[in-house]
Amino acid sequence: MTTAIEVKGINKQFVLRHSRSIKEAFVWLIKGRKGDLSEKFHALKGVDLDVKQGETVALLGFNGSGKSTLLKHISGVMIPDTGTVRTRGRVAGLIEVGAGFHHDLSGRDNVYLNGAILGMTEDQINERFQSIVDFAEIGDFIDTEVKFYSSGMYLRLAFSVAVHTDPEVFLVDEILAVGDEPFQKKCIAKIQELAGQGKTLVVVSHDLDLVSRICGRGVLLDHGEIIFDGPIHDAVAKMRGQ
Ligand SMILES: Nc1ncnc2c1ncn2[C@@H]1O[C@H](COP(=O)(O)OP(=O)(O)OP(=O)(O)O)[C@@H](O)[C@H]1O
Repeated sequence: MTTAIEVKGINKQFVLRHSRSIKEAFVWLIKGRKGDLSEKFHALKGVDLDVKQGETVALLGFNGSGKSTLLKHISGVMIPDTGTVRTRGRVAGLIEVGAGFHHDLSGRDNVYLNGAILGMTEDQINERFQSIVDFAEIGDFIDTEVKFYSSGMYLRLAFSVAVHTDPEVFLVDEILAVGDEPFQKKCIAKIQELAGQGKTLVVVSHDLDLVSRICGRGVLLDHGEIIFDGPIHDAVAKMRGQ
């Protein structure tokens, strides 16, 4: 089977504290600038992950375990300090609601902007425009500037554009949480449809029942390390401490 996502030994550290007192900086200077003045946090520690085409994977773990950071590396919005990430085919990600949207533009203009960013041509967007608006169900608001949208409306339009790009690899972070129940159901049905078409899916969620329904594989992260990788039901049982 073809590999869709290949993550090899990635490490990511974040700077937690930039500022230091003058005294600390002075001591650091007279000691010959030894060590690092800023405090670092190791968010991903040598993570390896291989996802085959058509696999549906849930990234699970407690708050701060590194799930979103890993997903951002797969989508390419973050670059690892060391290690490599490779993806095959068109990747569409719903990582942060409204990311890639320009606040002062209308929904319509943002469909074109976001669609282009995600790799669609103008003709493809023209062709799919009505379907994008219909799926989002935001009606006349399509010509309103998106800064006046509610977070649910942002999600509707962003999700709709992303699924209409016909991605090979679809990445979804917890964002479905801001949609109302009918729209969530519609998104889940769409995600299941994509999975049924053999698309690769990586989902970050705390909703264990939901991921059990849409994913086949569960990857459990703990303090930036993968501690379990296997069938979703085993991963969920582990999360629940069973
Ligand atoms: N840009 C950043 N700068 C500093 N620290 C960050 C940054 N992004 C993430 N972190 C830290 O990295 C750790 C992992 O964050 P991440 O968002 O990946 O966790 P998560 O598993 O998705 O958590 P949650 O379930 O709360 O969404 C957290 O401790 C977070 O504070």
